Amino acid sequence: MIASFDIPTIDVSPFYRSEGNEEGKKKAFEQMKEACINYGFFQIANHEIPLELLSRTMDMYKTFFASSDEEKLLVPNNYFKSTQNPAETYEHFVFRLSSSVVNVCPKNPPHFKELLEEMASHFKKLGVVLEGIISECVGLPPNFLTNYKNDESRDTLIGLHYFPATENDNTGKTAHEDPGCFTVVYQDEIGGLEVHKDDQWIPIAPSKDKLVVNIGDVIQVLSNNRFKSATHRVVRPREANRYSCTFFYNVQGDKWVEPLPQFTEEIGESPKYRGFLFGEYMQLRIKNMTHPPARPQDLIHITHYSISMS
Ligand SMILES: O=C(O)CCC(=O)C(=O)O
Ligand SMILES: [Fe+2]
Repeated sequence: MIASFDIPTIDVSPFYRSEGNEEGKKKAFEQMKEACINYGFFQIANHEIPLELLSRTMDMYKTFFASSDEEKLLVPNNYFKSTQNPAETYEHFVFRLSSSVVNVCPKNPPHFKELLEEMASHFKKLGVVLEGIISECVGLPPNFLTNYKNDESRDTLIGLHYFPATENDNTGKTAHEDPGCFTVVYQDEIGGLEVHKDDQWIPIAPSKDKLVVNIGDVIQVLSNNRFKSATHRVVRPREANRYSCTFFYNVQGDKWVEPLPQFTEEIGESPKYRGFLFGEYMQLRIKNMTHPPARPQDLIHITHYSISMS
């Protein structure tokens, strides 16, 4: 049975003005706190990323994915995952903020690099706004996450193309949690993104002017499980190609991740996770590719990655 339910939508416009609208901010904090505790997912409205830019970026990705694999592979410094493996259900184009060059392959639309950079700079600004709201609504100082994150080199903008489902398989992305701080997703009108809640898969209705945000493992660990890194997946429709654009807000590889004292010793609770380096956790997930990605608590069972508790 499909639940008739939609994830909460939060109006973030009050946070783009330095002053005023305290009521609007208070409402957003309350909604977001509830959403992060219960679902780990929410949508944002009035986010100030121009819709025209989002739509131009999606068109650019469509053009890119329509070019031949040979042409796609001419793009260096990025990881293009091609369709050669028949088991693949999607292909993606990765633009890591630390990569300095994106070369243009023959069929790419003009201004490819400029468009990606413009898009990334908007996502960065949005990230600072979201970091402030998330910090405050979990009870941390407003600049906590921005100071903690402190580096954008692992932040990544990814364009995704999902192939139409076959008769036997509609998997787009299997159930997983995102490893970083949080992720922002813009999906096209096809839909297909689903969040797992109370043993049900809840489809997230596509919306032209809203962005979907999901909390990642880092925030789940920092908050000692207060905020959920939601399990989600993508299902593919039969008749249509699906495109989405995602921005992953990560931390750098040598960032130490462990439950903060505010959510453990200061309130008399024991930590639910061991500390780990973010880079090691990412390595572990890459190695684990044939299995559902390991949750942070799984690290406890892997001696090499776990840090003994004194
Ligand atoms: O394509 C989407 O809508 C979401 C993709 C996703 O969950 C991911 O890449 O981690
Ligand atoms: Fe994801």
